[in-house]
Amino acid sequence: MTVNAKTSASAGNTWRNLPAAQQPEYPDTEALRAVIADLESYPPLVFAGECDQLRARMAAVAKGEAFLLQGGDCAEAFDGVSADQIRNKLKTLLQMGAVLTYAASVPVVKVGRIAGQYSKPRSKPNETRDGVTLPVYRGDSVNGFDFTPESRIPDPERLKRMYHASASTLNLVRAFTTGGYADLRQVHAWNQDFVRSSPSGQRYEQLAREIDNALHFMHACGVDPEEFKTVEFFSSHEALLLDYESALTRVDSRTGRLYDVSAHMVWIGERTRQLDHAHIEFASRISNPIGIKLGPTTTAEEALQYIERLDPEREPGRLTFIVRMGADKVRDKLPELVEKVTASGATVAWVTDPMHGNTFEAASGHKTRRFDDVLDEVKGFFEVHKALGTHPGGIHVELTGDDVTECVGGGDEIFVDDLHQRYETACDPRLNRSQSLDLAFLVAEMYRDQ
Ligand SMILES: O=C[C@H](O)[C@H](O)COP(=O)(O)O
Ligand SMILES: C=C(OP(=O)(O)O)C(=O)O
Repeated sequence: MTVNAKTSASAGNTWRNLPAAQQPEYPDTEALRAVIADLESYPPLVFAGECDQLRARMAAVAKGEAFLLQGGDCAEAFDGVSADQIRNKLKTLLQMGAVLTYAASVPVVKVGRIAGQYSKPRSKPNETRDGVTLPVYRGDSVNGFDFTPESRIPDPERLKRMYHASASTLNLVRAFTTGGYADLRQVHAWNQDFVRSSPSGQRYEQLAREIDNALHFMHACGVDPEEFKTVEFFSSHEALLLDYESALTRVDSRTGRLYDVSAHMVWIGERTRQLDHAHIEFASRISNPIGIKLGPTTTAEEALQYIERLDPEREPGRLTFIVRMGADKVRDKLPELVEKVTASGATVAWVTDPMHGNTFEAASGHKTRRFDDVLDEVKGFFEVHKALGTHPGGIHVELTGDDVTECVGGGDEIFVDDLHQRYETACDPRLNRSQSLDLAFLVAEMYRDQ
């Protein structure tokens, strides 16, 4: 792919004429312009051809032939760019992928919320602590987490740090996924530090033994073991900061089309999905696979308009609806959307995000989620699709490979009183490794029963 920054600067910038929600207010716009110019000169983080490959995989999801596992941090942090943290996250996703592939017998498309998930939309512009009010933290790409006036000022230089942090992360992810670490024959090794201490680890170990036997059987039948050596893994994040995303939007020399080369897939969040606003306009210009978060207020008419705007050629794999309604609403609200979209003839991928509609504040003040609510939303999502004869295409979850205490419940139960022990998220509560594996086993069962 040849990079033509000049063309991209004009064609990927039509959003600038429209209102854009959740954008930082930079005090120094000259500095912002200089940063954008630098970013425009940087090399792509992913190739257009890889985005097309993911679109083909997502087409299989949309057609009911594969399942999407999309997961990772709520908010990546610059100081989280370490080999251990990246490996732990990847390991968790690989384990979940193995569980889903084997136990549900379905090809799993693996996409990380990783290598770019540095920006957060927020409910309120400010935060007050002990009578002091400051601008809210909007992710490491915008301002600092520390509660001081200096730290909370949006700094455009952080966009360059976001690029470099994404590049380092993606480099390591590519090394892990193609260099032997993700080899399916390592299925036990991913669990080594975990197996004795957790019920889900023990359950996983049993499944890993079965996978081992299956691999030996296939080997004996003549299947080349090298085929299991690498794993396909894609990156994704919310396309929130349009200055950053459009600076990384380039013309693909093969096709002349624009791609946002900051990630293979990007999604538009619940707070920025207004049809006549900048984010949808931006997404309509790029050719990556696109996700749209659909909250409980989404109407069927809106869903149809997203299809019209973002997938006018009705290309399976282009558009994924990531439904995040809440466990108490999904059974009421989702059927009409699925019915009308299906009746329109469009083939979109339907994916459940069982996290964002189920957040509450514990008495301790921690933002948390109950594992049972997460599970119930997934169940509701599967029930709706079963009743309508459509395909529950995947899950989108906030998780970490670390042993945090941010969501309550799970097989290795975290109680509300435990939340303070390892509450490390910079924004929303994530499933820890044990809860993530629990979820994968339960989703695999639901998929099999479907
Ligand atoms: O991750 C999603 C949003 O950024 C988050 O839910 C908003 O959180 P807030 O309500 O604390 O701003
Ligand atoms: C902000 C997010 O979700 P939503 O837009 O669905 O609230 C997110 O996934 O990080």
